[in-house]
Amino acid sequence: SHDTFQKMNIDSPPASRLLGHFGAALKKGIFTTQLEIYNLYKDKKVYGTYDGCHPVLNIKDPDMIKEIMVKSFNSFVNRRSFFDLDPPFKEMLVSLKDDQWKHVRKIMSRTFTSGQIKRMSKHMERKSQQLVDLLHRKQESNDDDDIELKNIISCFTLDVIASVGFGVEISSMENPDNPFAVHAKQSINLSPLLLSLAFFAPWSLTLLQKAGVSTIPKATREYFTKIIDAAIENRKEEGQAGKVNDFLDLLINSEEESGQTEKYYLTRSEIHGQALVFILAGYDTISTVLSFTLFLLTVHPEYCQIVQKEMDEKIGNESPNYDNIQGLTYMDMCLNETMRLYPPAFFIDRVCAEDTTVHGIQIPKNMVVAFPVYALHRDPEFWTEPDKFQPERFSAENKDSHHPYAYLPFGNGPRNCVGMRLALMELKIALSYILKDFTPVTCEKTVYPIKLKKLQLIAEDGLWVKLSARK
Ligand code: HEM
Repeated sequence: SHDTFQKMNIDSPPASRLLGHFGAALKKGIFTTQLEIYNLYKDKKVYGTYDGCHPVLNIKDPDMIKEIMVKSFNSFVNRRSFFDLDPPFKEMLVSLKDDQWKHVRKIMSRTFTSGQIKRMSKHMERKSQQLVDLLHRKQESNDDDDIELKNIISCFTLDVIASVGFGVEISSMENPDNPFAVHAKQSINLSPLLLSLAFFAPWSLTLLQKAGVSTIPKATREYFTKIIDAAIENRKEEGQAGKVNDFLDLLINSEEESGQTEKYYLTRSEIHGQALVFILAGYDTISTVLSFTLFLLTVHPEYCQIVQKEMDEKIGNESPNYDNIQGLTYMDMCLNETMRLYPPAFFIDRVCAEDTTVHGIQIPKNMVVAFPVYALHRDPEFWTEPDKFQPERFSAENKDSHHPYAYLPFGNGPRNCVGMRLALMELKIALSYILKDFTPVTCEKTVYPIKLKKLQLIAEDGLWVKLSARK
């Protein structure tokens, strides 16, 4: 029944009996629905929605968001889990809970220090150079040089993940049916049927799982477990463990030796889980931000020119690398502005672990609280002309003019995105390689403004551009 918020004296728009507010999302799209509901409650700090029959307390007030994400973190450690995933997906940091989360998070944070990221950047440089070479070859061999950015960038991101996370060399652009690509796509494309069941009838998922039906196919789980184990054994045999400087190496260094009592080590199953994090947390996110940024620079050539001018001044004829991309502040501003308009995680949540009062609102144990990131990023109270792409919002002079908790592309607090710095490095290296050799320009197939698909952060008409080689 939909009376939870009425009892709590919290506003909530009328909900359909079976679907709650998910019905509107199915009809109008998840982004429009989030914005429309958010805008109904202009002067409120919170409002309620229902996913199917589950109440979700949405937080609009940035000070309250800060309180939940940071100050009262201990009462809001975990995320909601829709599925009871099978190992090794169950062991991923994203889905871990309480003490096991704390343990693995500590180790994962050690693998994302600046020194480690710098070492991993070599792999990103190599893969970015391969991408640019391929784009040149494509141009030389093909009359039709229109490019759909999301498609091509997704292949690149996948090649990076295969290399850095699994020690596997692939080229998905030339060979899209390689088993790594097929299984990786399989793991992020949960079937719409399962998603709907998770929303409306979570009990049915439990039954299905008891009957042996899994959210991610068994063959996919076995494939990843096998290639990770093979890579680890290979490196150990060849004395290469710890010398390749990729993410897998860092995990191998954290592996628990039998008999060890140190709390700083991971079990083999936890290692499998963290390698998979790259696919589930780092694949679609990076390819979305990279392709949308390139596209927004295409339709706003004046900003693209500034980025390229800055690159010419700060990188010159050198190849882009970890050190020389640090000074590309205008590129940072463009990436930030893309993630404001198109945040890959457009909705973040936490589960309340015990009855807690936040800013005078009593939140009961087990209630899901959510931060409507997409709508916060377009709230005119925090952003002037919120629908416009204006990188200057993030300049040194302007960046303090928005509330820090009204901008959450990587979340915030102890449970924020652990891969943030790695992601920003990969985005800047790839963008620098591409924009050093090419200027993206519009073509006949370019459609702008972008119309998003109903349930995914994907441009309905694609992100079509032409790449013009720079002299
Ligand atoms: C542009 C790219 C990315 C974006 C926009 C992004 C965004 C996010 C967001 C919003 C969260 C939730 C934060 C919260 O709940 O407060 C998150 C969590 C996480 N992200 Fe990312 N992410 C990106 C790339 C990556 C990459 C490349 C990796 C790993 C290699 C990664 C690993 C993770 C992990 C492990 C978590 C869960 C952290 C935890 O539960 O402790 N992300 N990310």
